[in-house]
Amino acid sequence: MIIVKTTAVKKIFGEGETAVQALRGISLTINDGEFIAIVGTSGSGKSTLLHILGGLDYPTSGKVVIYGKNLADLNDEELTIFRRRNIGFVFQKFNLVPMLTAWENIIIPVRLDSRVVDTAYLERIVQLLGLEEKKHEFPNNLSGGQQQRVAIARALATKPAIILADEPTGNLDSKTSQEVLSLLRKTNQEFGQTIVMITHNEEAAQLADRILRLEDGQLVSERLKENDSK
Ligand SMILES: Nc1ncnc2c1ncn2[C@@H]1O[C@H](COP(=O)(O)OP(=O)(O)OP(=O)(O)O)[C@@H](O)[C@H]1O
Repeated sequence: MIIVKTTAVKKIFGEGETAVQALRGISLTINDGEFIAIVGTSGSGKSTLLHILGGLDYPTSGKVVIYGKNLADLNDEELTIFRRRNIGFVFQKFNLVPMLTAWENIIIPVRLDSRVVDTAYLERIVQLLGLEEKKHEFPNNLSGGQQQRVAIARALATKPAIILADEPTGNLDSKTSQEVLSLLRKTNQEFGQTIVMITHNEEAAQLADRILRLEDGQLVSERLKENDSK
């Protein structure tokens, strides 16, 4: 099932002579449960595309449809609710709240949505991400990799259909990066979330089902991972 469809998405920042064409007509589809890596040189438009897919920014023209909903049809409030329900974000900077414990950070989005905390599900995530021993620690007492795992758990907390990750391993050493990536892959396999991840790391991209390459705001190749049977 197609979960995300973009049609001729363009994004221009600024106006006149200083205008930057960050995206020059991106049309793509993403299927339910896919793990997608977005690669490309610095400035090629990766973050802009991810932000537009997540409804954090609007395209200048073109269409983004998620779960059959055209994001342009939603007002700000509807978009905020749509995002909170359907999309989990993971950033390079973990963005944890320092005054809250790991567990409290993880349940923030559930509380914001006034939902009942599904403790069994969250415990499973915590276990899968190897955070049981760290639940009651404050972010400052956690390593970078542990903090990123808490951020991933938080992104998964509302059971969003889609996880958007912008360089999730950008601040981690290579061993920790591998661990975090394989945990992301595991959560994708266990919970079936669709994952769209920006990475500079070709090895990381190889974990994905499909690699999208951006060049100067355009999608230049879309190849399936070698030996992929899907
Ligand atoms: N808010 C903004 N205002 C003006 N220009 C912007 C803005 N955001 C991005 N750009 C420009 O749009 C282009 C694409 O930027 P984007 O951040 O999407 O690239 P990227 O591929 O994610 O790069 P990186 O790998 O360095 O993060 C760049 O030329 C950038 O300078």
